Amino acid sequence: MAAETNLPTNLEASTEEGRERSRAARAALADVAREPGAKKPDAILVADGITRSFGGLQAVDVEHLEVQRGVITALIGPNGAGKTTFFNLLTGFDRPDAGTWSFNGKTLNKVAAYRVARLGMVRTFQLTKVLAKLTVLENMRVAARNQTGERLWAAVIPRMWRSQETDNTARAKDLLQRFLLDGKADDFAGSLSGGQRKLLEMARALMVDPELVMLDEPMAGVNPALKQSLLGHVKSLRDEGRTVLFVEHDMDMVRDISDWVVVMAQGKVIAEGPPESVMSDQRVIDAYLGAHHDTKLTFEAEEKILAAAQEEIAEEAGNE
Ligand SMILES: Nc1ncnc2c1ncn2[C@@H]1O[C@H](COP(=O)(O)OP(=O)(O)OP(=O)(O)O)[C@@H](O)[C@H]1O
Repeated sequence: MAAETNLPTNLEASTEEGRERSRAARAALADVAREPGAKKPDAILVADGITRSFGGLQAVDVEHLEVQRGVITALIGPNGAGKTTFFNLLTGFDRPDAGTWSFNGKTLNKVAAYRVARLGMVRTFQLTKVLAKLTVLENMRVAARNQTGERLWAAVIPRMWRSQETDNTARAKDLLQRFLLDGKADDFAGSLSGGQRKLLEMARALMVDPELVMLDEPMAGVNPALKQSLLGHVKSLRDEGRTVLFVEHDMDMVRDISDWVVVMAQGKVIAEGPPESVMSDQRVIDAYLGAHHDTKLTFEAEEKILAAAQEEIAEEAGNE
């Protein structure tokens, strides 16, 4: 009997092919309409009519969203816009009140989080789920088990269990090397810096060789030196042919690495498009202005706000 999850140990094998596919996927975005709910030429994830309320608060109300395969998509929006809740719903960590969504054409309603991961859609968390009292290597092994679910046959047939463990360890070591954490393999994860935990979180997500990687604020709490390295890692996911969807407040990162940006405000998708067009969109600027936030605005947005304020002051001065 073959193992159900055959974890590859050579992640870099298809990089050239991945790069080529990703270039084609990005080029195909040129013809996509720059409007909420726009159809994508090759959508890996499609969501329809997803709603989620907490008491009287409508946290998510997404009419239609498609995520293009093989590109990096950023999901941005002011604090409380519903981004994390939407992530939770898509990945089976929460249940919507209504709506359907599919990954690679497979409907994911009522599919448990670990099965979603096994299907190839894995997410990280804003606050990392790294287990402080386990070593870095143990964290990697646990991630493989949690994400794929325990298999009954693996538990009762020791030979299979051992071969699975050997595969997992080999893959874990490869990934730790790639994320420059191999020197820390035997250290307790609790001793890592905030940035290193983010790297470990990303490495853990890759244990099941996902097609779609969803990152919730990968840059939060990361020092500037490590930011560059994290950016490189996210780009390399795309170069391997993976799809990346990430939530982020760091607009420099959004501008730097996104091929496409989706903007949420008050639970809804209010704008979509390439970074430069989205960030100068008046609806987006208004959404950020209307929200209570501690978010860094884009340079253009800041300029517009300043200009509007100066105009108002000049008008008031003229009326006096
Ligand atoms: N479990 C919950 N119970 C009650 N309200 C919740 C719950 N989870 C989220 N909310 C509310 O839903 C809204 C959307 O929250 P969410 O965390 O999804 O926003 P976000 O866009 O990810 O914000 P941020 O950028 O600050 O992380 C907020 O008003 C939040 O307070």
